[in-house]
Amino acid sequence: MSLFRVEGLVKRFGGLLATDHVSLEVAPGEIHALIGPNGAGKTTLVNQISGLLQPDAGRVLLDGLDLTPLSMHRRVAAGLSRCFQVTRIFPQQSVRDNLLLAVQAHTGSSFRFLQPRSQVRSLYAAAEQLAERVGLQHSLDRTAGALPHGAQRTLDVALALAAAPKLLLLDEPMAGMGPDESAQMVTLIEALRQDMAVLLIEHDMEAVFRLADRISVLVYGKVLTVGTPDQIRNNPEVQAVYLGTETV
Ligand SMILES: Nc1ncnc2c1ncn2[C@@H]1O[C@H](COP(=O)(O)OP(=O)(O)OP(=O)(O)O)[C@@H](O)[C@H]1O
Repeated sequence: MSLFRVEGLVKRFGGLLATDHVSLEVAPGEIHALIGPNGAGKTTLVNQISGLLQPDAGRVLLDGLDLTPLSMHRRVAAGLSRCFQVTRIFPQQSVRDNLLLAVQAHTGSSFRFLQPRSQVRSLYAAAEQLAERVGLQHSLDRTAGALPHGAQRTLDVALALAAAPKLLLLDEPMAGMGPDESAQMVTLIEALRQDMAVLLIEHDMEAVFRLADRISVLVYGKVLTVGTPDQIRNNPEVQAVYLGTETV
């Protein structure tokens, strides 16, 4: 039984078929990686999944619900959360305030004057729990924009977790990270699978092979093949696609 399904998605840019009848499935608790050479159509596909782009044909389903007609905001409420490569962090605010805003956005409450104290306390507790979950509990009072790059990416993941997603969409979470930061992010993603499925778009093949249960390979907008890390590593077609660009 799949938790998340993309069915026959098509996106054209003029004469270019950027998404060519793509179908894929993610099972509950699965870490599913999407890889492909530059220009394969990963970003275009992810944008249709998150709702930033409307497909020309096909459907996106989460837990039996057709997300295709829904706005990005409604998709998040339905259980699909996406990391935005740091762009949604408020850099001047503290880590705590960033988390509080995210928690508040998803509980529908607000910091109104005369708000019951118990409600404010529970928002703070939820923000602190999120920080602990991603290992930022000692950085709560730091200004978000002053954190090292890896910690900012981690904060971005925490902001996505505030929505309690069923499926977390991670778009190149290791981009720009050093080996230590990447290793920490791998550990964090690995721990998330207890609570959600993950669709991971990542160029760092070492991370992909360590994390993924299954990998879909996208080439020229089409799914070339789907398989376990071992199947993908040993697939001659995949090796040919990557020859001279990246090592699989
Ligand atoms: N808005 C657009 N208008 C026209 N063509 C586009 C648009 N967005 C993407 N494309 C084209 O669609 C194809 C797929 O691009 P996309 O960015 O989705 O690939 P990608 O796999 O994410 O690449 P990368 O790994 O380099 O980010 C490319 O040929 C790109 O030039």
